[in-house]
Amino acid sequence: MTTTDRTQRQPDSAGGPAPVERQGGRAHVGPDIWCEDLVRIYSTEGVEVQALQGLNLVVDPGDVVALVGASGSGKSTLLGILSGLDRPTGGRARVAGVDLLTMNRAQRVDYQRHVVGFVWQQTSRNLLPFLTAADNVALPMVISNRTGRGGRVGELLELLGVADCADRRPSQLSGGQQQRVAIATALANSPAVLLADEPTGELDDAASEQVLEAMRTAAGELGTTVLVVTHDPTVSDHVRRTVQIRDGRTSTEVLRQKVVGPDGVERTVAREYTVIDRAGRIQLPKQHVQQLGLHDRVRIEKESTHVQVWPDDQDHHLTDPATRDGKEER
Ligand SMILES: Nc1ncnc2c1ncn2[C@@H]1O[C@H](COP(=O)(O)OP(=O)(O)OP(=O)(O)O)[C@@H](O)[C@H]1O
Repeated sequence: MTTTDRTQRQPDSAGGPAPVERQGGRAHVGPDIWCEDLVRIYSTEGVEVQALQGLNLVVDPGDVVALVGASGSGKSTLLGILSGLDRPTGGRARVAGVDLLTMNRAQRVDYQRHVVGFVWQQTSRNLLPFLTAADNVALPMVISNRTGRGGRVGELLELLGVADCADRRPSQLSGGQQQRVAIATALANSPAVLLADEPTGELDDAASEQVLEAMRTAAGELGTTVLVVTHDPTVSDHVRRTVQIRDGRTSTEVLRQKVVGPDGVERTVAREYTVIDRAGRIQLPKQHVQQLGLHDRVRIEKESTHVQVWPDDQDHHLTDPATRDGKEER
């Protein structure tokens, strides 16, 4: 992103993370994606659907995050808001320092041209069919009147592993090649954040693998933050963090870290976390709720390093907690 792009961003006036300078002359605001208590209610024919119900999400610059969740959980709704195509009903959201709730029309256009890049599931929706791959990648830069286009087109196609496709039209490319050219196009104006909605949804396993890997490589090389919505189970091999949405809220996260074992071998260790919001609310995993028969109310006990959640079970009340903890009812 150019310095000019960043100077058009709004100052941080609504609280939240403070602006800081990104190294290399790129202005930057704390996290690249910051959503707090985000709500989106759709009203159609008198029926209200609450697609996002107080969603919180923070993504740091350069992170590559997969967003997963059941159909109807709110993934596309969130991407629609983050891409500036839709407005939230409530809450706060900021992408690379831009307040998504207060943007006017001109700022929205600038935002979509320079701050975020977008890749859709349908390969045909990402590229203009009558332009070559190189011309598709160049187009956003032409619209933005950006100089040095030729060199950048070559660099991006090279980075995405499709340099040999430069002179071909989309119909002469495989689905995977089309998506990689689409990613190059989305990255053309150096957006801070790349958003992708099921970019591998129409691809076979091998092509999906190449697209996800190309996306990760490009993000790593360019320092782009990536949020990718996917049902693709292999995505976990390509991202450090997977965030699960359930009923319009972020519910669990899986973080992956590389650790070197005592035998000197490097392994990837994945650990699942449940998201806790500012009010201290957590969503218990569905299978725990079902298996333990948790409903209506539960009892919470604090230990020195953790809390325990107990079913509201009369027998349990009789045997616990006084005997177990040495606590007596007063
Ligand atoms: N334009 C709309 N008007 C009314 N309801 C909508 C609209 N768009 C989405 N919804 C509803 O909002 C909820 C969330 O939808 P959304 O498309 O965000 O889910 P999703 O997680 O992306 O699902 P999928 O994985 O099937 O794409 C669903 O109940 C959906 O029916």
